[in-house]
Amino acid sequence: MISIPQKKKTLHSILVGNLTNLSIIPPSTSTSTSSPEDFDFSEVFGPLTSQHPTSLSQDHPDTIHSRSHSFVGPSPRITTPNSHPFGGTIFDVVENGSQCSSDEEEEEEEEEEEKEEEKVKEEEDVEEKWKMGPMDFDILRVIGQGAFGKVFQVRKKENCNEGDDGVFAMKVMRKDTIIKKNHIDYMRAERDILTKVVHPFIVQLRYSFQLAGCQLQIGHEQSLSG
Ligand SMILES: Nc1ncnc2c1ncn2[C@@H]1O[C@H](COP(=O)(O)OP(=O)(O)OP(=O)(O)O)[C@@H](O)[C@H]1O
Repeated sequence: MISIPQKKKTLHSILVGNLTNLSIIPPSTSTSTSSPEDFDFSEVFGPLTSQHPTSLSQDHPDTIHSRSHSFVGPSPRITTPNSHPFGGTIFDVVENGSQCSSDEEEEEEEEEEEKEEEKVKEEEDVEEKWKMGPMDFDILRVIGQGAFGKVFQVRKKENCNEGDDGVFAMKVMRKDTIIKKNHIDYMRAERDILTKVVHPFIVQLRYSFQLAGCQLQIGHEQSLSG
């Protein structure tokens, strides 16, 4: 009776002996009886000899490369123009793509131009406002009284547009009252909003000045009769 450790030892020594006898037979000395047809993958990788008339060996790197790139394997990076499956060429796709981006670029340019024009217009408006002053208006009469000051009907002295009588409403607010009532932010917000909003029911602020501790805001006079 052989004990289990002894049995293991015997099996191990047999295994070691077999592995030691193992050797890799080089291709030239191979005695394999397999015919070359067994390894002929010409249906998959293309004919062997037709692509290599120079009779390179089957194991030659050029042969392997060429065969592996004949029908299968990675697609070539550059295709011929007519081989594009969608009728056009790969270059058309690129061109169309670039055309798309150029269209987008044109739109962007147009948008930028529009923005630029708006900016210039705003700057012109600001310049006009800077050129203007309270002295450019004649005070006609008082038309109202608000929490922060009086509202006067005024007329612009010069540069009235045709069809425009140049009559405006000028709101004069005392700065110290605004500060005392802690309404600075409110006033600023009102000024910014009224400058930008264009609506038939909202008086657009056209000019804004500061004079002798007063904030002057001028917009078109609205008549209640319409
Ligand atoms: N553009 C205008 N055209 C004609 N009248 C105006 C114009 N702006 C103001 N008024 C008159 O002046 C009055 C006072 O206006 P103001 O804007 O100073 O105060 P308010 O808006 O009435 O209230 P608050 O002082 O709380 O803002 C108005 O009630 C109105 O009669």
